[in-house]
Amino acid sequence: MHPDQPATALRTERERTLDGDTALPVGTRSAFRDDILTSWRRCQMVGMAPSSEDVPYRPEFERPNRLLRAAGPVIDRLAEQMGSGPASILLADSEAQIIDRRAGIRALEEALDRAMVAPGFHYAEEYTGTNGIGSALEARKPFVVSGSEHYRENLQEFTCIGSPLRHPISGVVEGVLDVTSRVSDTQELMKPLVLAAVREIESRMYADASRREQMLLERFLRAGRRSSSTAVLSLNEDVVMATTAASALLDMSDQASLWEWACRMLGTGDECVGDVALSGGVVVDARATRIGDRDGTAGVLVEMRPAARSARGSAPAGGHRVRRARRAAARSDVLPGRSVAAGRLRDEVEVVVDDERPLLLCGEPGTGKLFVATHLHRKRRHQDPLTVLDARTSPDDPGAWFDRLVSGIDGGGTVVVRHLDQLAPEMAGRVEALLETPARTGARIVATVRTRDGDSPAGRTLDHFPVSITVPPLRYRGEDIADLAPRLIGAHTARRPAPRLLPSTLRTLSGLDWPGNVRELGAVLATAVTRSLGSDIAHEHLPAEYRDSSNRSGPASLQRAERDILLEALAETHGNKLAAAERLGIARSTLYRKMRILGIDENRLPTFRPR
Ligand SMILES: Nc1ncnc2c1ncn2[C@@H]1O[C@H](COP(=O)(O)OP(=O)(O)OP(=O)(O)O)[C@@H](O)[C@H]1O
Repeated sequence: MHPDQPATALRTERERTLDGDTALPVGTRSAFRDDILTSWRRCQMVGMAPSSEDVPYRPEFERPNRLLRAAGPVIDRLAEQMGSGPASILLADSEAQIIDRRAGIRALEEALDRAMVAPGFHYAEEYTGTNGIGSALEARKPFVVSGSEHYRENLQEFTCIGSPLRHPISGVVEGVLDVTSRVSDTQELMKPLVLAAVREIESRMYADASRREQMLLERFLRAGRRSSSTAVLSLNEDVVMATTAASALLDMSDQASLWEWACRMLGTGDECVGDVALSGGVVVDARATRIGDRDGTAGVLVEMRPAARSARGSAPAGGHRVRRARRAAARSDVLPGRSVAAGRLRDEVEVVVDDERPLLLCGEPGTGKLFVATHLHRKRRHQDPLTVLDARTSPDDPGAWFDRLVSGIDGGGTVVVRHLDQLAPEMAGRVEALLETPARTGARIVATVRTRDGDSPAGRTLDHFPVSITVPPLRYRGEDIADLAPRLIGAHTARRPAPRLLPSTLRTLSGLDWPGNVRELGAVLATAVTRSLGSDIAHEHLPAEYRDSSNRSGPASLQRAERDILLEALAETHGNKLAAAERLGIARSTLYRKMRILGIDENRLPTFRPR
């Protein structure tokens, strides 16, 4: 905002902009910064009215220990320095809920209370519009909002300066520090003050993490020395240390389940024992012991032995390896995934295993359509030939392509035609005729397409597929990454022990959008395996743009809501951007800009209805 712009002129421009009139006289720029305009548009896209005053409130809220341990002393000191001055300090958690408010003169405190800027109130942008807390979280950077830059009218008497607090090791945003004053009391030094405090809090987070890691290591070494036959795991949300016996026994999904089991069982106690069923059906007797000191919990030590009543009995020497091999063999026969979507896919595939009719597999690029097709082939016809053709290559030499198709069908077994929707148009009639007569050889034809709706050069060819299954996009099945990752990682570590994902890495990956689906996940894990040099995969081994799920996804993310709205409109209008813009009531140029900002590739538009 231009500080010398008269208040009335700003008000007029604000009203004009919020009414959707973005046209400015040639050569003039908006008086409002791009960051603010972007944030306002996000608010408009979720249908928020500038006059609304509701603020979600949760009186019982969790006080995140790790954040408070690092931020508490810094805020204490700041509050003491600022005393009853004209500014207040606010601390919010990673969901933008205010968990602490300090300092400030009485009049400011009263104004903040009236506007409901107090502990327990929720300042995520989608609830409360452009503000120092929610907008800093959305923008992932320090954010200043003053006066009429606030989207909501009832916040316009304040200037807020918020900055995300990012954990220096995991990269996860753990909260927001904000300093707020009345507009008339805004001081130049507020922003440097916030930034210095943020730096200090983050360096305390670093020291705290190292101290906790040291405690985990000490306990881990001590327990490992006690018994070499017991599988030992020392872990917290960010770090996992495992003995060889534990590595052989556990999948990465088991680590996450053990962590959750230990947290649940320990409650406020220091030790617990119980049976835990691991993902391969093995049951272990586990003992979990809290690791920590009077400053808090650093993690948990889990010691495990196969349970006496384990389905496979106690393990003989080398038994873990046998068990793992058995589990791996059993797994390759099953389409992986624990999500509802994966379960539905498995059921649908099971129903068509013995169906001889042509089958269409639909889904976005990289979802695993060919993977499902080959899985089907292995289940029923693994001794017969498998022929895979790609219709995208049919325009190069249509005659030769068609001959290959015919000879595949003549050879029996399974014939997979990938990307049938990209068949050379002049081939459609011939392929249709082929599909009309059942193959003498009993060959089963499986084709893959993005969608069976809409116009495609394959024309009516798709009508000859009476059965179809949709392979769901990965973003609908984030939980499945725990099951997919070991296989994808295994593909890059043929003879070496495969590294595992740390639970926090798994959590981050599970929250991403994955426009390129399983293929994209495979590429990211391949990079991470190379970077990890054999150790377990942590955030820093991921490509930078995959280290933070909160700006790409999460139900609370406005960006996600916005992205879904755009994708939905584009899918409904079959990628026609003019029609999509009209449907959304925005200018086509805005639609293009949004697509760019939100990373929507116009060549890879989905054909589904996003959630
Ligand atoms: N369930 C799975 N388990 C392990 N790997 C998988 C799974 N699904 C897909 N993949 C891997 O993901 C990559 C993409 O899968 P696939 O080629 O089957 O996708 P697709 O949907 O046919 O893609 P496109 O339509 O873009 O050709 C492949 O490397 C495949 O091995």
